[in-house]
Amino acid sequence: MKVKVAINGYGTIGKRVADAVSLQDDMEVVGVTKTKPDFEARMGAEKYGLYAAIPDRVKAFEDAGIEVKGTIEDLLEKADIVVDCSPGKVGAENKPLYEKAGVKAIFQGGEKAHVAEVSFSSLANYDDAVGKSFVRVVSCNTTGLARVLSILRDMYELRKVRATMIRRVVDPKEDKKGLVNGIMPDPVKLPSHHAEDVKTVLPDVNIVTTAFKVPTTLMHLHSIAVEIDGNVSVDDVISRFDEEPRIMLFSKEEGFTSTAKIIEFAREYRLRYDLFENAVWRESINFHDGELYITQAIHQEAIVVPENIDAIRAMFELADKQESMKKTNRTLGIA
Ligand SMILES: NC(=O)C1=CN([C@@H]2O[C@H](COP(=O)(O)OP(=O)(O)OC[C@H]3O[C@@H](n4cnc5c(N)ncnc54)[C@H](O)[C@@H]3O)[C@@H](O)[C@H]2O)C=CC1
Ligand SMILES: O=C(OP(=O)(O)O)[C@H](O)COP(=O)(O)O
Repeated sequence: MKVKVAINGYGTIGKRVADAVSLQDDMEVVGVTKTKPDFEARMGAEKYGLYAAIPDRVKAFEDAGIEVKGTIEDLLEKADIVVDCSPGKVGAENKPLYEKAGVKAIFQGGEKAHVAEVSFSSLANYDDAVGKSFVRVVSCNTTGLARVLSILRDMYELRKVRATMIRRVVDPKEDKKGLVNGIMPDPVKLPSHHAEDVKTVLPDVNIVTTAFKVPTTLMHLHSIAVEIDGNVSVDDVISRFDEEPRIMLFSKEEGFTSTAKIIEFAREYRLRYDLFENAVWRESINFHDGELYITQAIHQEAIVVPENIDAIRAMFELADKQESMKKTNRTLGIA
């Protein structure tokens, strides 16, 4: 029996999670929702079957000639789990609907941690989500940090982590908001929320983060410094990153001089140029005066997709961490 998955909010994350679910043999998409009868709604209706996220909007879809199969309540009746991909903070408002329907739910990183029983990142804390009903997959920047720190935590005693995030201002589809010319401290009052978020999945890591928005839509960039006791072998770190499918190493020598070049590579590599992996610059990994330095880029639209699939498997106890990650990697082409 396949786990029946509903996607509430067929936007940037929702459409990618729906496609990833449909590639698995142990789960299936039973429908997706939209609030407005736009082109994404039409595509969702054709691909997966569309339901109105807001019940009194059914007529608006019908008037636009988009087939709508019912409301979110109808969809939840068919589902074992809902992946809430609505805009930040809206997931918490949707939660009572899920509780009433008696379905499990996954929330995204735009929600506060307390919306769920546990926050989740596959490498950091897969086992914490096993059998749970409400799980939050942490945000894109947090997922990027949690992956590298999980690997380093298994190798060394981490004393202190300091990370600066240069954040893409909006996703490529946005035309109503953005930053045309400037660099925006976000937040102005430091530190940023990402460190507290990392601690929801890696509670023992001493970390402080800062963040700034810049006028690009391509990727986020992280400059990470990790204070480590004792000797660190840069070669060991590189080979461990090389072994981990969710990390991809890029080299300046090969022409990867910026996020623009990484995206140019990804355009050839995957549908929607989705880079599910952390893009770590090989040459950036170096150890100096007790600190390990790493620079990485994160494709914000894609990175949390494999984690959503693993979270479903953990919540239904379909597989252990290794088995789930392996299966997710294989089906999404994460080599
Ligand atoms: N875009 C990104 O870079 C990332 C976003 N996230 C998180 O994922 C979540 C979704 O973000 P995006 O996909 O970027 O947003 P989005 O704006 O692209 O998509 C949100 C979708 O939710 C729908 N929606 C609006 N109100 C709704 C409601 N009341 N109930 C159900 N659906 C509703 C909208 O029609 C839209 O299709 C947020 O929590 C965000 O913080 C996490 C990682 C990366
Ligand atoms: O999860 C994300 O960022 P975050 O890790 O900085 O919270 C996504 O890039 C969403 O960011 P946005 O809130 O600027 O759209």
